[in-house]
Amino acid sequence: MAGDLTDPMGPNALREERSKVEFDVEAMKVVWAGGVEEKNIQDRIKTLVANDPVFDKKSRPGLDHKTLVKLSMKKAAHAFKLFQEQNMTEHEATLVRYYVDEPGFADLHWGMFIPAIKGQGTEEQQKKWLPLAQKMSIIGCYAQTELGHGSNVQGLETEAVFDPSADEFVLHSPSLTSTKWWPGGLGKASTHAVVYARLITDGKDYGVHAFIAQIRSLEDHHPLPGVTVGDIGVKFSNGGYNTMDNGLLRFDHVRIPRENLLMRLATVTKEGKYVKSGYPKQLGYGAMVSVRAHIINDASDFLSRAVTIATRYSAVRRQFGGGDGKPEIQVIDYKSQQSRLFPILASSYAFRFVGEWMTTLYDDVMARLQVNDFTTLPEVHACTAGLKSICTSYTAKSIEECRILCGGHGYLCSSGLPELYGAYVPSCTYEGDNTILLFQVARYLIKSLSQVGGGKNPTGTAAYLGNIRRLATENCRVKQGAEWLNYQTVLEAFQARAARLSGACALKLNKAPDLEAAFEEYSTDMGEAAQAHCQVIIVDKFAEKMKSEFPGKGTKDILEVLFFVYSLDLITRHAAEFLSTGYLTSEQLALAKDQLRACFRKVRPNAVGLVDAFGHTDHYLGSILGRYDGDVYPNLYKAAWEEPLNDTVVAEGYEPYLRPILKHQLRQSKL
Ligand SMILES: CCCCCCCCCCCCCCCC(=O)SCCNC(=O)CCNC(=O)[C@H](O)C(C)(C)COP(=O)(O)OP(=O)(O)OC[C@H]1O[C@@H](n2cnc3c(N)ncnc32)[C@H](O)[C@@H]1OP(=O)(O)O
Ligand SMILES: Cc1cc2nc3c(=O)[nH]c(=O)nc-3n(C[C@H](O)[C@H](O)[C@H](O)COP(=O)(O)OP(=O)(O)OC[C@H]3O[C@@H](n4cnc5c(N)ncnc54)[C@H](O)[C@@H]3O)c2cc1C
Repeated sequence: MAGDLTDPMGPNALREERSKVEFDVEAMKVVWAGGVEEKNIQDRIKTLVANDPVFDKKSRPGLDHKTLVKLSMKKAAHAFKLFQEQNMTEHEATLVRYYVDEPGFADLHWGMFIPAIKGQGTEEQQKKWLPLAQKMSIIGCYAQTELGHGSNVQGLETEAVFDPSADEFVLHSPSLTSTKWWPGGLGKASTHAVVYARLITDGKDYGVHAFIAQIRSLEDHHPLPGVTVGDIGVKFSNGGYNTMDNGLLRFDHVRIPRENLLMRLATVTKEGKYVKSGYPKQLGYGAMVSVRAHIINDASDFLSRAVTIATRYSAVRRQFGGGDGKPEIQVIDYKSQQSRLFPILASSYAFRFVGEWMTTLYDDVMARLQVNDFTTLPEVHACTAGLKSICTSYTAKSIEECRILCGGHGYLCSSGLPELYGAYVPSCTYEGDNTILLFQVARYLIKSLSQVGGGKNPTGTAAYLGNIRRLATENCRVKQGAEWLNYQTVLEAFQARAARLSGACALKLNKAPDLEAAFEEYSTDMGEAAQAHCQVIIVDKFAEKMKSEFPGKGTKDILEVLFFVYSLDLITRHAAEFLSTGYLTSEQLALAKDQLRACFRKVRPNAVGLVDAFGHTDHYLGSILGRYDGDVYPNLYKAAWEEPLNDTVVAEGYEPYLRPILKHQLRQSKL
């Protein structure tokens, strides 16, 4: 009908999809949230945020960096007021920041500045700084990376030279490359920073240590004398990470009291004597471990948002087919669309469960550290580094894949996907470049294997390496497709591939005269072995999760299908490694692919239910394509007319630029 700007097709499509779902979506929401009580808290907070006009984010992609940072300060201040007025718990306050959904200085204040003080400050220092930080009487950031060095933390150049005559450290940036560069919240918001600098006393360099430095006045926010500080500029894409004031910082012989050295790991006496506390130096990396654990949890959240948008839109969108009064085919019914979409859906759940496990592992190591038990620290480091690496790499890639799955409309900012990608993609770099982090895992694997060589079995996530002799010699026994649908069969395949890849690396290193040179030479193989090991962890934790009780009808059955989608998809995507290590034959691989296709058929009627179970509000998704009601086209049309370019009928550039050319051409052609 001409002039009718409504379109019932989208809402009808999603209603129909929801009527086909075979499991209890409400029960799955509880599984996803991690329990009934947690779901209730999350529902309350996400509704609170969605209904608060200060947290509106619709216009964000069109705003410049300056405005975005100002608005993010407004949102942070408003959020802090809410925490206080409603007497929120720390968890509730974190959820508010989470659903506000915008990177900002407060993330670094709460997420790194405070944890760094907790992890590296003495009790006395914590008593002094934490109440100030928790009341936000000071705002802090984490100033580690410099213009010249990020990954190589030991290469940092900022100096902190102890002056015993004044009982002070003198902070100084000796070169251009020593400029602190990147710290979030540093550019415009922070009054204080945890600064990583080389501790020099009595003429000796003791390496990188953490100091608290005040950088801006608490009266008027101007930089303190000797401090040069500012923002480093616009990043990557509109919206995205531009709500954050990533900064630069230089010190010109700035004096701070001796007590501002965070002294849990080492102290300097008044006389300038350096004294180690006996704690392992790795504790100095504690804030990074904590944020990496957090990032692993976040991956499932970002992935689930992207796949919600792509799944709902794929059910609404129709292309080809139809005729004879029949509608065209929903793009979600194309097998190629399913083969790209459903593994992402399954990965969201897989990452959620490994994130849950990561939280327990992290809490356990924190409890141990309290009683000076450092035994599990290397494993926690390897797990946080490795899982951070593979979960963020996959999530970033998959957000982009979801955008492509949404065709042209995915490229519009109103799809929510470009902004989601812009905000997420730096997580592949920050908190450790993903390649560098895989090397840390590889080193851990090589150490674990050398333990096996010495007759000692590794524990925890590397325990399977204790069976390396069997895993390296016994090949897969699958003869019929259905045999793939077995947790143990799948897990063994992943363990065998990882053990064989790690074993091959260890052999090469054993033969090499120079270990470090060999590590560099075979670094690609090391990275592959590390990735394979991390996939063992995810598959293992998903399988373990499946042993638990699940509420509601059909939830366990569909999660089981997702387990096999996740794992069989990985096997087919990494087929070269499963084949080249000799564990699988090409016939067995073909059988795995058949089973994967069969699993896709089981996911299909449940796809919209599975994304509904994430429980994302329309505010949180910020996407017209992913709207809960499926009313996509009328809202895309409406949004186009909200575009500021359409505020005037004739473009502002017409008079100065277009009109003269058009008039000129007109005269030339004498029309
Ligand atoms: C929305 C609401 C919620 C908000 C919630 C807050 C979230 C918050 C948002 C954050 C938003 C982003 C904010 C980005 C913030 C940055 O990006 S901060 C900067 C992060 N920078 C990095 O990650 C640098 C990466 N580099 C490194 O981690 C290290 O330098 C490297 C690569 C591990 C090398 O370290 P190294 O000391 O030179 O050398 P290495 O010999 O390899 O290591 C020494 C020993 O320490 C161990 N080790 C190394 N690292 C560790 C570690 N981390 N732990 C334990 N042991 C370790 C090694 O295993 C080794 O052990 P041994 O073999 O000697 O037994
Ligand atoms: C948005 C954002 C926010 C950030 N926030 C903060 C913050 O709050 N505080 C802070 O201190 N820092 C922050 N950072 C800095 C961040 O932690 C570093 O950028 C990150 O650790 C990577 O280090 P780099 O930049 O030195 O990369 P580089 O190490 O220079 O990496 C460049 C390339 O070299 C490769 N490479 C480097 N070394 C090796 C090697 N040994 N072997 C093989 N390949 C290698 C890397 O894989 C990569 O491909 C932030 C960065 C970003 C992008």
